[in-house]
Amino acid sequence: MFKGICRETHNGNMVTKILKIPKFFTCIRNFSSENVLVEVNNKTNTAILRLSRPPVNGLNLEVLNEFESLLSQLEQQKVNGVIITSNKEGILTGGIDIAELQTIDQRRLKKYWTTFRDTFLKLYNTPLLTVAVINGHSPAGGCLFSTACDYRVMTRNYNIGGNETQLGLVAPIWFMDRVADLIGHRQAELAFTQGKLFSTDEAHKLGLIDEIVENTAEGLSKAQIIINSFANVPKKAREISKRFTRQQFLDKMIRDTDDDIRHFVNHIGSNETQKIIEQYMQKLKSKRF
Ligand SMILES: CCCCCCCCCCC/C=C/C(=O)SCCNC(=O)CCNC(=O)[C@H](O)C(C)(C)COP(=O)(O)OP(=O)(O)OC[C@H]1O[C@@H](n2cnc3c(N)ncnc32)[C@H](O)[C@@H]1OP(=O)(O)O
Repeated sequence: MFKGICRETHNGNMVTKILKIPKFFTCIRNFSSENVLVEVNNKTNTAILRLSRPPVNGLNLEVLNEFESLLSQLEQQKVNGVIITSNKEGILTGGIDIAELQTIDQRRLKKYWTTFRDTFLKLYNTPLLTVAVINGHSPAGGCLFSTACDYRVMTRNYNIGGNETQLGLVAPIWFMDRVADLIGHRQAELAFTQGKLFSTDEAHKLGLIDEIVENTAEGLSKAQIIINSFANVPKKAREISKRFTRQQFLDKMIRDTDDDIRHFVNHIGSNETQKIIEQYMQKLKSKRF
């Protein structure tokens, strides 16, 4: 018997059911965490990770820890590919949960940023094939995490990009570097100095995303096609090639760890930035944009 977790909504409440599934009949392995739903299709051996933290899949410490740990489990299970998407059509993630930034406690900020970086690095550095199905808005942290994947498809009429500058914050240099890898230095310079959010079409034209799809279902099947297209590529050679193409970025990010964490703690932990964050939260809540 397999034990599976099934989450359903009844009268607006999320209900978690433990299912007992005979191994013989199972086509899905399911080991969801609190905020990330996971299913592995036994036939394709592909995992789908769905961010599931209402209201906007904000990236708090718990989500990041769960995500990192699930990726480690999937590496151990040697799945053929991982598809990352949202359980809520319309929002991949609202980025960092701003509540995590509303503190001047240096130890907490350091812990958060270390976890944030480690989770990004885990995704960026995994030997597994990863495809982001961006089925909704993906500002700031959401854009950053999708750039760590090997391939990105996105549904129409949503926004993606690093909007930190618009909020009065400064995005980390490695986010800028990663976006520059995809769209070129000049376009990244314009994007980050303006805090630009791109529409799906604009992001596609620039190369920030690889393909446009009409809806989540098409995104998931496109992602599976991408994963299948690697089926005949020798696995070890693909993994080493991935590592080599990413090594330079990785080395720089790891070399700059201390500086990056210090900058984050000083920047976010300053009274001036705290005021900016507070004002932004108020605007967000009253929808005054
Ligand atoms: C000097 C050198 C420095 C170097 C290093 C420094 C590094 C600094 C790093 C800082 C990097 C920051 C990265 C980030 O990710 S910051 C977060 C950026 N995200 C956003 O700006 C997104 C904001 N949200 C939205 O635009 C919309 O909410 C969204 C499009 C995602 C969804 O819209 P929708 O209309 O569907 O939903 P609502 O706007 O009504 O939101 C629902 C509730 O959720 C709250 N909310 C939304 N986003 C966040 C968030 N990111 N964190 C916390 N809460 C969020 C929103 O207020 C609503 O709450 P209420 O229902 O209570 O009103």
